[in-house]
Parts: sequence; C-alpha cells; structure tokens
Amino acid sequence: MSRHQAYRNYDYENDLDEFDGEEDEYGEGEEELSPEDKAQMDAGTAEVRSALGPRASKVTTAQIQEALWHYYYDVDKSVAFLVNKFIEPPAPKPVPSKPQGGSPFSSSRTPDMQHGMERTGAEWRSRQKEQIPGVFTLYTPYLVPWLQVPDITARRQQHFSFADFFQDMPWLNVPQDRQTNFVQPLYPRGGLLGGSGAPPKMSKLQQLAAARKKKADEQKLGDKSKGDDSKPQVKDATKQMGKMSLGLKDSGKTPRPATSSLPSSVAEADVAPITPESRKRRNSDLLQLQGPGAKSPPGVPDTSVEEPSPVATAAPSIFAQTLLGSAPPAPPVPRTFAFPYTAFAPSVSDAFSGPSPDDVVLNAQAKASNKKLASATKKKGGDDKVGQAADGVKALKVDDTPLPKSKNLDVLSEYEKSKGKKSASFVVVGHVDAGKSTLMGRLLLDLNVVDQRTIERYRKEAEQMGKSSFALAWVLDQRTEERSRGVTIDIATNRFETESTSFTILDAPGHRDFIPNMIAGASQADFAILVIDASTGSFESGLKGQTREHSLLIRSMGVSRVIVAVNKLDTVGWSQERFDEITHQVSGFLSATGFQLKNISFVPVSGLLGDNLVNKSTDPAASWYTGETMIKELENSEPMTRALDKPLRLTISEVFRSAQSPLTISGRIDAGSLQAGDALLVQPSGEKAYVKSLELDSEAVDWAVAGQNVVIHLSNIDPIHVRVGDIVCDPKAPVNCIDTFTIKALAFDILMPMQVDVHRGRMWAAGQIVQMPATLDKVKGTILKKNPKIVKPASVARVVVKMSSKVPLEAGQRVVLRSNGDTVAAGLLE
Ligand SMILES: Nc1nc2c(ncn2[C@@H]2O[C@H](COP(=O)(O)OP(=O)(O)OP(=O)(O)O)[C@@H](O)[C@H]2O)c(=O)[nH]1
Repeated sequence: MSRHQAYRNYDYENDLDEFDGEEDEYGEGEEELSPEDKAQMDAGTAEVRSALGPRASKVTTAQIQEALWHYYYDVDKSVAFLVNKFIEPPAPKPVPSKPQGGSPFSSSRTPDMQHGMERTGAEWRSRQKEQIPGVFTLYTPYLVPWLQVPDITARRQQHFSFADFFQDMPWLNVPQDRQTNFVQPLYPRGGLLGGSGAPPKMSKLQQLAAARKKKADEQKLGDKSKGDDSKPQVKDATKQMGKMSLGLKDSGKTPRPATSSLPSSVAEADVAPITPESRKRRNSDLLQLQGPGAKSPPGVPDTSVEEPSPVATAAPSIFAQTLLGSAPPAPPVPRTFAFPYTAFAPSVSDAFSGPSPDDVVLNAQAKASNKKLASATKKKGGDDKVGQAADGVKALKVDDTPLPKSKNLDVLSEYEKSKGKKSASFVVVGHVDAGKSTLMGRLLLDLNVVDQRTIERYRKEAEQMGKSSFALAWVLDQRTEERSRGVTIDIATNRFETESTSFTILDAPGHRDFIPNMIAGASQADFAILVIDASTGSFESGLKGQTREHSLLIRSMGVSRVIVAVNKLDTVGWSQERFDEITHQVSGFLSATGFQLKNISFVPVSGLLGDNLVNKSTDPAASWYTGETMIKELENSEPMTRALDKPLRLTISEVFRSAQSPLTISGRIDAGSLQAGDALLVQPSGEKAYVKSLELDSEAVDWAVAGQNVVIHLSNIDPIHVRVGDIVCDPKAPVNCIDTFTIKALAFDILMPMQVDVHRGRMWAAGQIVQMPATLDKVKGTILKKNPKIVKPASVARVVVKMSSKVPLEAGQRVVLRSNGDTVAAGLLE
C-alpha cells in the first residue's frame, strides 16, 4: 500500500473516538481507584474512624480518604495528620511581615510535605480536584509540584506576594554575598620545549639549581676567555646544546625586543637575522663543498636571494637551560638547500662536450653522401654544444630522402582518354550465417579467381576442424580466428573482373558485434548484395536481426542500389513460393527504408552449390526462374557518380609495410585524383607525405581517380603519423579536424541528449548528442518541430554531436551514431 493510500484509509473518526474520554487541564484523563485501592481505602477509612473515636465526626470521609491516599493507607500517619490539621490544630505562629532572607524554596518544604511527595505527578493532579480544605496549593505542574505547602496557610492569609517570593532571585536584588565571583582558571603552563607560556614558577630547589648553573656558566665563559680547555666534557655538552639552539645568540649580542610568548631568559636570546648576504655566503660555501665549477643551473631561480623572511627557530626550554645552561652562540644555519643535481654539475656540464649519438649518425650520413650535415659537431667542448646538438636533432627530423618525381599529368584527361574497365565496389551484407562468405567464395571459384585445388585444400583443412561446410567461406575469411569460429570478423576484400568491370568485394561480418566493421565496408561501397537465408525459420529470424539493420545502414551510408540474393534455396527445394514470399516482404521493408524499387533486384541462389551466380541453375526445381544471374546483375549496376574534380579525399583502410616502401596504405578514393609525386596531407596528424608510387589491382600505375581502390607507397613521413581510418587529402584543400558537427539524421531508435559512438568509415570517436534543434519532414526537409526533447525512431532530425577529440570531418560525409552496441541513427553532415 502506498503512503497516500495509507493516509486516505486512515480512520481518523475511529482513532479520535478512542480519545474522547474527558481530559483534565493537563491533558490527561482522571484516574479512578482500582478495585484493590477502593477496598483498601474503605478498610483504611473504617480503621481511621475507629482510631479517632468520637473525634471522627470532626472530619469528613473525603478528608480521611485524602489523608489515607496521601500517606499510602498508613492509618497512624493519617490519624496524626487529621488530628493536627482538622481536629486539634495548633495555634498559628506569628508570621513576620517580610521574609528574613532565605528562600521559600528551602524553608517551605516541611517534613510533612517531604513525606507527602511520594506520589507521582499524575496522582497530584488527580488529587487537585478534591483538595483538602484549607490547604493552599501553589501548584506548578511541571516544575515545582512540591510547592504545595500545607503549612503556609498563614502566609496566604497575610496576602501572599509574588514580588516578595521572588525578591532575591538573580535578576532582582541579589545580595552581594550571593553574587558569583568569576575566578580565572589555571591554564596549563608550556615552556618545556621552548613553547609559549609564562615562565613557570620554580621551586626553591629549582631556584637553587638554576643559581648554581648560572654561576657555573659564568665561570665557564670566564675560563673560555682565558683559553682554559680543562673541561672538555662540559664543553661538548654545551656544544650539543648549541646545536640544539640553532640561531641563538648570547644575550649581549644584537638584542632583539623580547616577545611576550618567550620566557624572559629566552627572550634575551635572539634569532640570528638571515640576510640575503648571509644566504649568498652560505650558498657559496655549499658550492665550494660541491667542487669547482659548481653553480646554479641556468634557468633555476636563485632562492638564496628571493627567500622570504626567516622562520623563527625553537629555543631551548627552561628545563633544558636549567640542566645544561644557556646556549652558547652558534653560527647561523642556512635555510636554503642546494638543488640536488648541482652536486653533479661538473659531470652535467661535460655531458655535451662530446658528440651525441645523433651527431654520430649525422656524421656517418655526411661521410656517406659527402654532405656536410654535421658541421655543428666540429667544435668540441663549450656551452654551444647543446644548441649544436639540438640542431643536429632537427637535422635528423628533416627527411633528406629525395622527393618523388611527378610526371605532372592531367589526370582527369588521362582518365577520359583511358578505355579501361569501370571499377565498382560492393559490400555483401546480411544476417549472421546467411551465407555471405560462401556466396562470394563460390563466385570467385566460378569466375576462376580461385582454383579448385585451393578450395579442396580449404575443404580438407575445414574438415579437420569439423567445419567442412565453410571451405568456400575460407576464400574470404582468411584469419585464423574467423576460420576457427566460423564467422567473419572484419571486412574481407577481394576483387575480380568481368569483361566490363573491375569489382572489389567488401565482405562484411553479419554478427551484430562487428557492425562497426560492416559500417566501414558500407562506406566504401557503390552498391550492396543483401544475402537472405531462405531456409525455414532463418529468413524470419534474420528479419528480426541484422537483415533490417544492415539495410538501414547501407541506405544511410548512401548506397542506393541493392541486389538481394535469396540464398540457400536448395534447402527448401527451390520453392518459388518461398522465394515470392521473401521477395514480397523484403521489397516492402527496403522501400520503407528508402530504396527505390527500380534499384532492387532479387536473385534466387545457392551459394554452396553455385546456382544462379555465374551460371544459371541446372536444378529442374529452379527452372521457374528466368531472370539474370548474380554476376549479370552486378555488371548491370552502375557505380556511383564519381567526384573526380573535387579535392582529394581517401579514407585509409589498411596501413602496412611493403617491398616498395616502409609505409604503404590502401583505400578507396572518395573524391578527387592523385598521381605519383603528389604531396598529401594525413589528417588528423596533419603530417605531410609524398606519393612514391601507386598500384591499382596489383599493377603499378601513374594515377588513380575517385571510386578506385588504390595502394599508395608513401615517402617522407614517419609511420607513427598514419593510422587506419585517417583521411588522406590535398594539402591545398585539406579536410579540417572538428569536434562538433550537425547531421541530418535518420533515427533508428529514440534519440535524446545521450552518449554516442560516432562512426565514419573506419574512424570511430566517442561523442555526445548535445542538441536536437529540430525534427524534419522526411521528404521536404522542412522543420516539423523545434527543439524536441526526444526524437522517435524512423523520424528525421537535425542533431548536434560533440566529440571528445577532433577528427577529420566535413559536410557531405555520412556518419553513423551507435549507443550501447546498437545503431541509433545515421545521417549526412550538414
Ligand atoms: N545448404 C546451404 N548452405 C549454405 C549455403 N550458403 C552457405 N551455407 C552454409 O551456411 C553456413 C554459413 O555460411 P557463411 O558463408 O559462413 O555465412 P556468413 O553469412 O558469411 O557468416 P558471417 O559472415 O559470419 O555472418 C555455412 O555452413 C555454409 O556452408 C547454401 O546456399 N546452401
């Protein structure tokens, strides 16, 4: 039950009913006698009456019972009380008109009352309603219930005055003798270790000892002045004391005003003033100790001059002085300390007297090439060596490798003139185990890119690992881990040629853990092959899995043409019905994703058996299909329009060492062109490099244009500045590194200000959605709502993302946003 429900259901009426009993003025109900009390009271009343005899008529039953209650049914006490108060009261004493000192608090507590104070407060209150006649009750319920004073009736009769009652309270007329005298407390004395505090009082014995010591000190000083060396032990002890009392001088020298915190004897002493001169002197002493040539290192501030005012040092305590006498004068102790390395100054200064290892290398290079690069090393010794060695290091940084020669070709006109094949890249996507790698392996086998013997070898090896069905997939899955696990992990590239086109395969992993690699593949593709597993149940599970996500991603990456390979139809007996069902469903969600139906083709295939890949299926069960083979569909696919005349942009997909260069890169040219000898800029490192040579399809070429996958051998750059995912660009029109960008994003999931991973090709960076300025109309791009708090899935929104570091990004590029392993959005940089 919630608290609100509990409050709602609370039965106030009922609970209040429980307290509707009569309450007295003190908030408590009247107490009634228990049956036992009542019986005891009745018996006690009878006993009191019989004890009083005929006098019993002079008291009422109530008075008897009150007395009994008061005295805990003690009949004798009750009788005595009744006799004294009601039957034979004593004659009233004369009451003084004014109280003579003292307090009614102490005087009014009669023995009678003190006995009676054995009842509880509640009992007192209950009794009030039945007061004994003639008893004045000054009742203060919480503070002084015992102020019920039965014997002050007389005072009441004389007009009780509160002013009199409080006459000597502290805030009124307090007599002098009752006023408080505040005595300063005794604080613990300091001074044992020379701390603060007044000089401690000395006992007579201590005074005697001190006087003796003083006398002995005076005698010692006299002896010293005479050159008397007869008491070495005392002298040693004094020396030790001198060491303890650093900075103390004899009272006769350079007196300083005594401070109130020091004992008089100590106040006579003084802390030796530490002047800049004394510090300098001390430092020079130290440097002398360290050896000739030692000096403060350059750039190190001279603290001996700049040190602030001296710090007071501890003086010997009175106790110590009593035992050992006052401290003799001691030399001032430096408060500066030498820098630790100044002690090794000679060796430091010698460090650059000879040629450095760099100099040695430079000299060797100069000898070999008859260049005089190492002129700086001619001079030996001296302070200039440091600068010269630095020059040598600088010289090392400059790569003296001759710049590669350029033919200065007009690449675009060369490209126009060339009658070469068109080149196209396609990415193979689909749910895990849909048969992507097997399909591509079979395609390469049927195209004779891979020979049958290789496949047989793979088959045997795969059989040994219990994965014989993966033999064709091994054509693409080359990594040991991929083969042992039976899954593609990274993008596998391969290439083949047809009569008209040079194709690059980008085989993407289907497993959701490797989506970033799939994104990298999709970012390089002109079109895509979407592989669907047609076997029973697999198509359905694939639709829930990566089939849909991959479709969204390739569209988001700008791929508009897709060939759907309805695979493994051999497992369903080449069922046309199954094919039609899959075609219907997939075309539905692909068109919903943004693909145009005219750009979607469906081919029923068996990657394992090779049906309808390069050759038409010979299976009679597949005779119903009259369409194109997979390879024909590929050839019919036009690659994307190339941005040939734009500045060079290439995303590095591989970095490796080759026979031609210690630094070779490969990647697809996204825009522009390049030729051997060109200068390149690598971002984000900002380092310049040169194209030593380049290759297309394993053949050396002079130039390459957008859309081609090229291998570039670089020179004049350190490999540490080049990484996979970096952008190679034209130094004259470089891509800038930014940390904040705005994209027009298609939301795959709910978007809100949140942490995201930003993917662009192989580049990855941590980021955060910091703003969502608007949701947009999908078709027109007009603003639907400004500053939405969240963006729903399948909506298009303008989103601002801030990354943790600067990365090369520019307008027109496509990025994917992922969060917690899921793709949440993808879009185009604005
Ligand atoms: N019967 C039959 N089996 C196939 C066919 N194509 C692939 N397979 C089998 O499906 C399994 C998975 O094949 P892969 O090529 O590794 O699948 P994949 O899509 O590349 O897998 P990932 O890249 O790891 O997502 C293998 O055992 C193949 O032999 C086919 O057309 N028919």
